[in-house]
Amino acid sequence: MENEKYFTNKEGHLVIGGVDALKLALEYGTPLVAYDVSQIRSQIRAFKEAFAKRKFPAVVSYASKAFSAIAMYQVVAQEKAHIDVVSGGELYTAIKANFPMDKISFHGNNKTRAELEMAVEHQVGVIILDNFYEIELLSEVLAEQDKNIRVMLRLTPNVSAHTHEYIQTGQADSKFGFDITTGQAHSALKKVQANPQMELIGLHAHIGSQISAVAGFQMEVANLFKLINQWNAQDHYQPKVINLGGGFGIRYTEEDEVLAPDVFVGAIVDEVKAQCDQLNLKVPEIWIEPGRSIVGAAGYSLYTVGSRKNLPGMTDYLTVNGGMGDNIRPALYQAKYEAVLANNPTAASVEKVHLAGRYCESGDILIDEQSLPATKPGDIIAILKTGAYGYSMASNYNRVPRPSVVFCENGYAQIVVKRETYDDLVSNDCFLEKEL
Ligand SMILES: Cc1ncc(COP(=O)(O)O)c(C=O)c1O
Ligand SMILES: N[C@@H](CCCC[NH3+])C(=O)O
Repeated sequence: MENEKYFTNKEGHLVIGGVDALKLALEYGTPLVAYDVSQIRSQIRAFKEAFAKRKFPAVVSYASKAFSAIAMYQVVAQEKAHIDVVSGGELYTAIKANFPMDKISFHGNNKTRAELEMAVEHQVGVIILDNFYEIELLSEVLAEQDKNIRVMLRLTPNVSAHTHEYIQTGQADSKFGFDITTGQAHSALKKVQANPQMELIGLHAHIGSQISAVAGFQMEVANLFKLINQWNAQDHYQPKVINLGGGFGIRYTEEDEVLAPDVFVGAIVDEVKAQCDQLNLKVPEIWIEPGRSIVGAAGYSLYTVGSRKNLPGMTDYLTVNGGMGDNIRPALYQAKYEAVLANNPTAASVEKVHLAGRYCESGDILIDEQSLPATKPGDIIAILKTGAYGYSMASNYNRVPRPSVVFCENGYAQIVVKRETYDDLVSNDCFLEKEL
């Protein structure tokens, strides 16, 4: 059975990728992050299909900071999509996954020389240049290695959260990218054009994350084209590609508005065509970088119920065996989620609890007000839609090992990231050899 949020089987248990969530908890232990891989695939396909049906040349590049693992890169490769990486670690993981290097975009606002060397050595598809320091560093690396590389310029598109309620990254004072209002972007263009080892394939911008309206993307496109029009007039430069970043929102709870990939893509394509028509410019290829919208809804966090603190006249605390170490988002962004009891997600609720984590922080509350049926220690609770920026932002706070990650599809489950052990936790520790 399916409702909008989850599937159940004939026993009435939560099902993830065709696998009973209770069986997953029993076999792999909790906390456990379980992905329904077919949901990941269908989101990638939905974005690709939205461009294909409009016959618009496009690239869908999964923003892998949302969840990075060898198996995840394998799935993206199977779906013939690109990825973006933001660190040597993500790039290394992609190399280990045999991900096609020419389908990688390398991002970051402070890439190190070693990371740039690695990217050039492996000939990643494109390095997305963020600042002047990086242009210099990359020039040196290219000269040393005697290699060429494709680049894009990341621009700050000047779409501000003061006018739209977004998580900001595209406003003029953002730490990311070259500012377009002060002429910095134009100097960057000149520097890159002057370097024969860099092939400038296009321009990049990203306005923020968890966006649930098309207006910000339309404004981003309009602002980019204003600039392209100027650069075309002054420098005869027109980009082959415009990369509009990610940020497509998902529905975590009933409060969230959500738009289908097709709606976002439709609005973007229409705006790009309209701008090109109006300004008489060549139509570029569009690249997008969805992260959250690819993996967010596909991920479930399974926890075991432990202690309870009853507070007469107040809301009780029900504590699970995970928390901010495997999902920092509630503590960091006051992010909201919904949970269900895995053995009976549709059971009528009898109370509201603070669903608390096990970490030594008062702020470690996974869900502030969660309606639940009666629960007892040992029950399995599933928090829904934790697939983006959950495991990827996990930590070892309190020296709690990170959970394992399991991929489920067509009724089969496979561990894709092993649970950390206590030995893993101390594996990089060194004994103090002598008194300091
Ligand atoms: C450059 C860039 N691209 C893509 C993304 C992915 O964003 P989201 O996960 O919101 O789609 C981010 C993160 O916000 C980003 O900074
Ligand atoms: N980590 C953030 C999103 C950041 C996107 C990275 N540019 C979140 O969980 O919502």
